[in-house]
Amino acid sequence: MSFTQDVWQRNHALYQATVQHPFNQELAAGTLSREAFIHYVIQDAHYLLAYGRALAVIGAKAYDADSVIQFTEAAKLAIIVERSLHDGFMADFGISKEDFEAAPLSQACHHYTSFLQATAWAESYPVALAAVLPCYWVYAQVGNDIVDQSVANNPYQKWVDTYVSDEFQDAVTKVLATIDALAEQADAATVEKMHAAYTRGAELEWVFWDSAYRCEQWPLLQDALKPA
Ligand SMILES: Cc1ncc(CN)c(N)n1
Repeated sequence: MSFTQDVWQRNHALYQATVQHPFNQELAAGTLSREAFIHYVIQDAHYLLAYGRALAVIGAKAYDADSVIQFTEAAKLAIIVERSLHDGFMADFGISKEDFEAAPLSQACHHYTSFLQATAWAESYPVALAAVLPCYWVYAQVGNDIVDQSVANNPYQKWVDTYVSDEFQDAVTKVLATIDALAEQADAATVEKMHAAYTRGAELEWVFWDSAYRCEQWPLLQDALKPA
């Protein structure tokens, strides 16, 4: 069994919980609250910069010239393509540059981006790639699984279209092939680390959507410090 077949099976329940999360179901139905979507778009714009940086580090660690190109290009595209999606949503949903700049990373976004960057810098190329695989694959699958549910005049249609696009789906297919080839050459301990990195990344995808759905805010430290 290939690494990607195995990792998908091991994380099947987590994927089901992700695609069934009310954020994704309501996004498909067009009923997701504006507030939750705005929270998501702002946090995702923060996320993309860190994700792009992680991909650039993975590109630097890649073993051959084609893979260096694959991941450094991906770093560039993650920022350019998805940022333009966010810029469109920011304009459509009335999010100003100031709103974005004033919004700190949520706890979920901070946790996820710190995990990606720490793994990209500290771990081997195969393990770092496994950590970013959910960023590709979970989005591609969620897009595929909800596209048929998407209602007419869905305010979130552009989001769905981006992740079911041939461009995004092809990039995912290439990453799956790259990681399977790496896993075939890796020793057992590395493959288990790849599994652990994938699962943590996939869990953090769920956490990220859940945090946006709840419009998560940092607890106010000054409140916590107030005498009872
Ligand atoms: C949190 C998150 N994960 C993945 C993707 C898709 N690259 C994204 N835009 N945002």
